[in-house]
Amino acid sequence: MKSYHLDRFKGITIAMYSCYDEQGNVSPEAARRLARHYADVGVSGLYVGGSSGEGMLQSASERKLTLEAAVQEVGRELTVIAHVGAPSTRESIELAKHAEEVGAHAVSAVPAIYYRLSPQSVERHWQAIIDSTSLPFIIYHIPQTTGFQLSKSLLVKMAAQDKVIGVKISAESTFELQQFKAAGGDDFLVLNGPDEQYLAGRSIGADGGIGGTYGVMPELFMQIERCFAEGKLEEARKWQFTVNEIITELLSFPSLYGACKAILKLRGLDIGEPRMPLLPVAETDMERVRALNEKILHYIAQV
Ligand SMILES: CC(=O)N[C@H](C=O)[C@@H](O)[C@H](O)[C@H](O)CO
Ligand SMILES: CC(=O)C(=O)O
Repeated sequence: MKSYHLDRFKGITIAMYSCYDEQGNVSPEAARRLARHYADVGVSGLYVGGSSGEGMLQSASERKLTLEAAVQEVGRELTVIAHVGAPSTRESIELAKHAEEVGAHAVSAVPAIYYRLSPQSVERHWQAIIDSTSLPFIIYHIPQTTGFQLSKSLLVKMAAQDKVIGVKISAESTFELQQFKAAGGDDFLVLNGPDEQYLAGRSIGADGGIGGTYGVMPELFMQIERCFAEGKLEEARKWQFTVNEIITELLSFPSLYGACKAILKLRGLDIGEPRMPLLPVAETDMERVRALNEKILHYIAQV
């Protein structure tokens, strides 16, 4: 058994969006407002500085500012996971140590990006991050962006350590998710990545989920989770279908995060635009964003 308390990592964990001011600088105030909003909705946790958080587009000091703001605002109410993946192991370690200092509850990392890495290299990278703090560690497996295929054997080797409490799997194969769950054992968390498959992931073994579209409709994912937990599978499926209709529309914009941020802005939560090369919503697309926001709010009102 792991010596860490794992329940706090289950449920709906929001992959938090980047928060900038009008000049495009990281805004700790906006990060606090956004984190507060999610705590008030009642989600389980926040995943800070991942894909949705644009960690890879920010300097280490900007990432630290954002994490500090989130932990200070909601760290006593929510589980805060710091994504510390970076191009170099050295920078990831710096971020992991900082995450521990400021009180994050876990660290997580993708394999180092850009270079094509051998499994040995990724293992050493993760191990160096794990060894740098006493926090639990969650592997982030997202082969479609990193190009790294995590093998079951490396997963098993990593999961054997007390500190490695789980994997966030963003690969789209629910079979792979199930295989990781079986390989990791009962006290190893598997967290669903693809939001479109939240229910499928949960049904086949995921303990919860971390997602990038949760941030514009946390209530709907909490509803799927509630229905699933109560065994109401028909109803859970209905909500998953609703969510998937929304995600399909979100993905039709030039950038997913641009669309999500524009939606939050319409609701009075201005967290800035995505950072280039990710694109904001074009003025000509704003009508479509407004309609989508209305649609999401309409469904949320039915929960
Ligand atoms: C590839 C990717 O970024 N996956 C995200 C996290 O796992 C998801 O949350 C997606 O953003 C979401 O499922 C929309 O496709
Ligand atoms: C999408 C997601 O889970 C992330 O931001 O890393």
